[in-house]
Amino acid sequence: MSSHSPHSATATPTAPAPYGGKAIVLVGLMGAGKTTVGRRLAQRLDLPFVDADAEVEAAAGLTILEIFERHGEPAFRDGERKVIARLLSNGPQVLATGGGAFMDPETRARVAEEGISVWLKAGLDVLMKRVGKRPTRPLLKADNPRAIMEKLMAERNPVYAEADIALETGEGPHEEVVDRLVTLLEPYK
Ligand SMILES: Nc1ncnc2c1ncn2[C@@H]1O[C@H](COP(=O)(O)OP(=O)(O)O)[C@@H](O)[C@H]1O
Ligand SMILES: O=C(O)C1=C[C@@H](OP(=O)(O)O)[C@@H](O)[C@H](O)C1
Ligand SMILES: [Mg+2]
Repeated sequence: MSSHSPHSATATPTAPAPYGGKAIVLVGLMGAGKTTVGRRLAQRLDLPFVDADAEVEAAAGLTILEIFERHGEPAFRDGERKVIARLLSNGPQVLATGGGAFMDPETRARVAEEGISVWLKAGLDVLMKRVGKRPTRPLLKADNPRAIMEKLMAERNPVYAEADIALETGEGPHEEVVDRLVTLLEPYK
């Protein structure tokens, strides 16, 4: 008598889904590197990459700036919440959120359930230098963007701190952040 179960000859062995089938979800302030580090991390891990802002733009047929100007921030937040809920159901992937997304309690609960959250951190000077490169962020279209960023840091950092993993980024290159992140993600594999 065979020691195998009757189905063992025909069953196709399936590799376990990476990261327990969860999405790796990048959170943190504008300029933290969620979009650009996220894309590189996905390449490294051979996972799909998706950026929530880009998905919101595609769904609306408008840029983030246009959505804020024409429909206001609350409408953007509604769209963002729906888009992220949809994306999270897609399983293993790297998902870069927009900086405000994790402030939404529903989104935080979904990310806790379906994702591994990573807070990309950086100091005020570094963030300001990075966001200065492109004028695409409506919240910083103001007389004193530095003061706004400082206020957002005070409001949001305690919430970002709920993420599973926190990683400080500085003047170093993207790939250095990716290297460290791959190591920090090892236990979740
Ligand atoms: N670790 C890093 N090293 C160098 N430049 C970075 C790093 N992280 C982000 N940047 C740069 O900062 C800018 C903002 O990055 P981005 O990924 O769009 O941030 P986020 O999506 O978090 O707002 C981009 O020009 C990006 O190339
Ligand atoms: O912090 C925020 O509230 C926002 C961050 C932006 O994304 P990035 O964090 O990728 O810049 C974008 O979603 C929107 O401008 C609002
Ligand atoms: Mg981004």
